Amino acid sequence: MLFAGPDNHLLEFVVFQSSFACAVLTVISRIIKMYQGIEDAGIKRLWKRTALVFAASYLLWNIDFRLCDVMQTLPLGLWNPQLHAVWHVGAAVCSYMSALLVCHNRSENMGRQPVMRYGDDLADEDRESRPRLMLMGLRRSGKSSIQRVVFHKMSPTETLFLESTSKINKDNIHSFIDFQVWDFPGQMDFFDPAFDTTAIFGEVGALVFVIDSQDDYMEALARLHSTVVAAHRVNPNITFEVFIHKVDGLSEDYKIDTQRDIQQTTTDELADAGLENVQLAFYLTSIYDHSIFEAFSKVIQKLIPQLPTLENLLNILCANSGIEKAFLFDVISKIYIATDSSPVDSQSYEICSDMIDVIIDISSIYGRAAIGAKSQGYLDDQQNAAEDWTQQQDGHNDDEDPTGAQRSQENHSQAVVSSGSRAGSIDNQSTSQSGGNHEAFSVIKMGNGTVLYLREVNKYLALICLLRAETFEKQGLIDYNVHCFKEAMDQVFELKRAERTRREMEANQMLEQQHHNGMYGHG
Ligand SMILES: Nc1nc2c(ncn2[C@@H]2O[C@H](COP(=O)(O)OP(=O)(O)OP(=O)(O)O)[C@@H](O)[C@H]2O)c(=O)[nH]1
Ligand SMILES: [Zn+2]
Repeated sequence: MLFAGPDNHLLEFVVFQSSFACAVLTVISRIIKMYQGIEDAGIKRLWKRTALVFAASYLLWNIDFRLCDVMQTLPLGLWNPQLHAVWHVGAAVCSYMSALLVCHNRSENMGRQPVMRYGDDLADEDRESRPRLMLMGLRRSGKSSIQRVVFHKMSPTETLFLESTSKINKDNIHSFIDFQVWDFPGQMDFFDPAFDTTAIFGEVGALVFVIDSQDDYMEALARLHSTVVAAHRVNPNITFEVFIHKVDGLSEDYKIDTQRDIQQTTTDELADAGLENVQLAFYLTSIYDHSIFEAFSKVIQKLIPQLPTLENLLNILCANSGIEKAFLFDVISKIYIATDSSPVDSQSYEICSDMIDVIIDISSIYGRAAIGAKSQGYLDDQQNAAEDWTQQQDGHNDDEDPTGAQRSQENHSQAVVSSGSRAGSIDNQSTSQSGGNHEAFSVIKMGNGTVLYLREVNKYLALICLLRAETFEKQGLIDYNVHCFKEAMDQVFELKRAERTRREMEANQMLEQQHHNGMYGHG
């Protein structure tokens, strides 16, 4: 029957319709696939609006087509609204938007930093001048695991199920300082001309190169070398950090040997390339212990402009209060952003970071229970953690439910006691209380005569001090000094915030003058 028509009208119809349908379905399925990979909420919103406009236009086209007679004889002498023309305009808008969004997606995948602006709505906030930290290294070296464990509280064993990264994964960290972590796919090829080295390395603060020490690392070293050479050429200010990773499987001796070998080979090679003045810092890391947090602490500290001020403040605090060691911790990631200038030994770092775990566990279990929170999924992400930390304070001050608050107080000491028996070194004289002034405060006395003293500094930061029990007898003095320290800290960060707001306003004004809408490529 298909071939029966006198001039093959039916065949033509079927061939046209089916090939058209195939094309449409392909486009739709590819767009859906791309859409699923988009993380930016603003871009997603744009896609949704585009789809909506398309659906509406299509509806109007159908009305015009099917109800043509009605449209031509509208009551009350109304004119035909010419919905077919409206459909054309709508379809044009959608084509334009889709092309733009596909371009955006493509250039983002290539590592450029495109920004979409429409009206006053800033769809993509990535391009702020916040410090950027890049994770690079061969495939399966552990980059994504590091990022998840440090910044998203993933448990190390869960990383076994991480899939290989296929595109640059940008992670905005909102904490005491806002910064970005970029997780690169291992198989990325910088020498591909599509890979824009200027855009990638131009604004980087630190480049973290991850080497799998359990594997043969010759290829990794070659890649490290070429990365350093390429990045240094574009931006001589990058700090290079080499994580000799997965050392949990290595013996103590072997660790040292590996580090020496890697350090020697890289510096020799760089010297041969005429780059002897490029400084690389080496760290032995593993996600199964504190080493990864400690290494990240040191990396991040280099990105904090106020570091000398903070160190100074901590030095003064320690000297005046007889404190042996003081850390300023970012509560959410458990990296310390500053410490006094006495040497850091891993043990004191570990015990302080464990203390944060204890406090956060307690506050997320009992602190939230006291204010009747429902969710157990605490610490899922940064925001939640920050909320927990602050909700805890609210919980302490909640006097609407005195029994609940009391219960939470009792449970506090119980929980600390049980965690003490696990650690074996904390005896049960722990106290946990809220200072009358809205802030988390906790003291743990340990069997060996050391006292751990924690006080919240602000939403993100906690001060943890290690001191001798004798010194702690003068708790009033310490409390007072810590109070002064907090005030000084507030000033440091307040100044910075004011400065940033001013800069942002200036930058916005400039951008507004440069363009009104459409795509604005960067780099
Ligand atoms: N033993 C051990 N294994 C680790 C460590 N860190 C990561 N791994 C494991 O290494 C494997 C690869 O980790 P990924 O984080 O996916 O590696 P990646 O570098 O992001 O890989 P690509 O995305 O392919 O570039 C996972 O199975 C992790 O569990 C570590 O410190 N010690
Ligand atoms: Zn990855």
